[in-house]
Amino acid sequence: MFKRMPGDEPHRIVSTTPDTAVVFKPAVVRTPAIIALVIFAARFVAGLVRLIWRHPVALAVIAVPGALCFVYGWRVALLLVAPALAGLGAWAVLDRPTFTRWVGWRVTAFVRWFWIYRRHWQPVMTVSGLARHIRGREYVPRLVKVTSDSWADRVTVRMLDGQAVKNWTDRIENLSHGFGSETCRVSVAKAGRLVLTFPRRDPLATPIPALPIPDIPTVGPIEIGKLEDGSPWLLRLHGTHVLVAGATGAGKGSIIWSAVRGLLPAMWAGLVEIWALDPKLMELSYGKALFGGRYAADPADCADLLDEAVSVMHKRAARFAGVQRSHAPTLDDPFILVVVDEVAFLTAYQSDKQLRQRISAALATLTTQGRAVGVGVLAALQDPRKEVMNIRNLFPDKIALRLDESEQVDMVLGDGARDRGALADLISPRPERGAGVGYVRLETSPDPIRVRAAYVSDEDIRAMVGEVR
Ligand SMILES: Nc1ncnc2c1ncn2[C@@H]1O[C@H](COP(=O)(O)OP(=O)(O)OP(=O)(O)O)[C@@H](O)[C@H]1O
Repeated sequence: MFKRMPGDEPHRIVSTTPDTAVVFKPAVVRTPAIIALVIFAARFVAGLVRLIWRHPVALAVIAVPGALCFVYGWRVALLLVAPALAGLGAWAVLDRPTFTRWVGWRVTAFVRWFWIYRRHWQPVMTVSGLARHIRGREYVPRLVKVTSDSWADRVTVRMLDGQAVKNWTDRIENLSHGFGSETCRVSVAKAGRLVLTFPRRDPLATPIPALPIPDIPTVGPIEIGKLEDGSPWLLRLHGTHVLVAGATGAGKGSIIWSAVRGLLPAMWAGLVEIWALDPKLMELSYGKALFGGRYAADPADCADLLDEAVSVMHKRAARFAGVQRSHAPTLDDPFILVVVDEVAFLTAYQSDKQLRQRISAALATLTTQGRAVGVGVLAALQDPRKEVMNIRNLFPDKIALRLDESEQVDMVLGDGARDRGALADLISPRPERGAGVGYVRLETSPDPIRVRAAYVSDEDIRAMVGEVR
């Protein structure tokens, strides 16, 4: 029985059952064949022009030999193409970086555009719910272009009108599995356009050995390990504060020790001092000799050391007032990095309330006023909940290593970080695969970056201590 519909709707109903929605027959406008053919031809030409415009090098590499073969036969084509191939081969051998930049990655991008993204685009968009059916017509987001480099493919997408970035970030699993990648990162290129990053390989899959100690004293940025594209991960410590959160065994120690290692020449030159707070009596005690007496493990001693740092900070602020607005490390005013391992031992799990309040106040003072006068804090903790670490928002730069729960990711990196691809709760608990792997969110960028810290072993720490002695 048809439902009674208002106006002239009922005559367009083509099917209906009691338990499904009413389906309407779309209005059909009869178009003359010639117009349809002209539209198809225009679309084909536009598509061809777009293809040539987007992939000129890849098309030339593939189409020119094919055309020569077709026109002159394979012998002549081979004769003509051989010198060009020899030239390309020589280019690849003699100057690999420029060859890969101009030819290699363009051909890769074209092949992947054709074979992976173009081929699977419509099914993936439809199944993941990013395409829309409206009045019998299917609207699919447009695949604008694909670029490739040694690490990943970057797919530029034109969203459907009315779509939000969240529609895409909610479907990163559908997208990554749909296009055969382990992960997918979504970033905004401009209004209405997104860039989806699909890594093809993982340079962070194996542990990175301790990096060499720098030859030149530097206060940073310090090389800590690798970024997900295989390039060096440089972490700024001077002029900021860094919070590292990670479950037990996530590799927090490797970030702390890589930072200490990178600052070592500057420490020897007197431009940096590291003040170490080690309430667990584990991580930093190993390299106690490196900290020149500025080491505390007992909570009361930690509070004293923090108060001393606050006092240095105030004295500097008084001296700098009206004279300089930022700090440059000198022998008189070195950069002081206060390193706190498992800060929650001092701020949340400390039973002495007075001590706890003193420590929390000192840390809050340092993190709000210290960076302009050359006092920075590098703190590590396991549990990022607000009850445990109520000053976590005072740290401009944050690193999330492996975390136990997905909600903790946004607690550390800020709202929306997990949606943007910071899957810190999915990092492998196997140390060789996941220790030291994490996501960084810098003050200057909303997009989290995947990183892995180099592993500074006990041997390496012993060697560093030996060098100091
Ligand atoms: N960057 C790394 N690369 C490879 N393996 C690592 C790395 N960092 C740590 N590991 C391995 O993981 C183990 C645990 O690391 P670590 O003790 O530093 O973690 P943690 O986060 O400090 O843990 P906890 O909070 O329990 O002290 C180490 O014994 C080491 O074998």
